[in-house]
Amino acid sequence: MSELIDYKNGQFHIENCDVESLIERFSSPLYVYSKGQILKNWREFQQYWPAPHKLCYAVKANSNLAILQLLAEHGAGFDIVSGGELQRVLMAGGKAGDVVFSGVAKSKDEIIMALEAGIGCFNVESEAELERIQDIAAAMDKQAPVSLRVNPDVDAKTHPYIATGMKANKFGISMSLAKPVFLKAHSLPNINLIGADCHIGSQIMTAEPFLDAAQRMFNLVSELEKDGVQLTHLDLGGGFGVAYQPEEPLDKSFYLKELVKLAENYPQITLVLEPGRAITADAGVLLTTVEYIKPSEDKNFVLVDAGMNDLIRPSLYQAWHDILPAHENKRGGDQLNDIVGPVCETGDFFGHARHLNVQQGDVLAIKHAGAYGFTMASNYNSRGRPPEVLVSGDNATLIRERESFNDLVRGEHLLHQEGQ
Ligand SMILES: Cc1ncc(COP(=O)(O)O)c(C=O)c1O
Ligand SMILES: N[C@@H](CCCC[NH3+])C(=O)O
Repeated sequence: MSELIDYKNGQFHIENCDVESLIERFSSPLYVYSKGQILKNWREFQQYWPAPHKLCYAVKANSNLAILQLLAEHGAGFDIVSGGELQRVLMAGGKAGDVVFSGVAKSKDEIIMALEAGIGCFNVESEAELERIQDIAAAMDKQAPVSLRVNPDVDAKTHPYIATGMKANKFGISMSLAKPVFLKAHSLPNINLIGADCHIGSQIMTAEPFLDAAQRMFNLVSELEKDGVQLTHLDLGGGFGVAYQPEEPLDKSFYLKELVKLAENYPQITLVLEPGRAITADAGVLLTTVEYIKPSEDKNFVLVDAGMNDLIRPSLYQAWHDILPAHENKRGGDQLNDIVGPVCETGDFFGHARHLNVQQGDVLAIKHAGAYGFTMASNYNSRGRPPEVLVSGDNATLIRERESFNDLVRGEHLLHQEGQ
């Protein structure tokens, strides 16, 4: 467990702020992130990743402007998947030249926006997309820096919804079909083919599938060289798993050192990685308050004020998140509890059969909610999304306000005003 997010004197703290005081100040439910933990995670990557190799934080994991700004100030590049994410990065002070643009279905407008901004690289996922980028770049009289995303057909041994590097998945160009597309990209006048990329999935807990994919990608670099195509950029994506429950963590330092070693045989190649979850997941918690306790025959339902609209991972992937009471002495016990939300769906739960001894009004912390938490939140059931707070030591800063009813209906139109 991170010592920055833990119990101190029996009270659950994010750095030096206890969660009950945070709820009193900012209300419930509430996302809270530890600045210290984000930077610790970021520096761990930097430590094993010598220049000129690059790190592009995957914005989709947590795209709050303050967090992007923090990472930009610490030298981050960014992996984006939409025009919206590009605008966030630029607004937060990220450099367009340090941006790689992933995504299977980039629209014309997104491509124009990215070319205008001068992004570092398009991670192109199909021949059709390559042709579209060529046409748009030609019309704008620009050169588009391009890497081709290859699907290396590696089993990442993760949840099927978040595996991306197997033949059956929609991502990238099949390895067996890739060579002619590289040759085509090499020949197109407004395409500057700089590299290749892959991303085999998310929440991967061992180094083997990563190294397997990396070896396949380096082999591709060698083969293309024989065909007269010299790549200088190899992006191996993100996917670094975090230990949501007590389990053997991914040995990141081993994987990063092995990659750097592999790259020594390819001095022309700059490596890129796109970590998302590994930077922000364990730096964030979702705080929620118990509204009611409802006994049933064999367990209690603990009805809390956060719902699947705020954190969808348990409902979507049956993901396990630790749930801790604000007071350490309420952990454990014999009572079994299902921690469930107010949304009208049976799948609206955060945890089943948890041992807790809690009461109405108690605050709970749902851990590892800093990645794919707020960014996947929705307004389902017309619920405003929670505020976000960044804690550093004793200081807690509001980095996003709670959504109001007016935020929810902004842009909607009645058919006519009452009485008209
Ligand atoms: C292309 C790409 N890069 C990076 C990431 C970030 O992945 P993770 O948060 O697992 O590091 C993803 C998401 O899986 C992705 O699709
Ligand atoms: N959203 C997923 C991971 C998918 C990452 C995006 N390619 C999660 O919450 O674990």
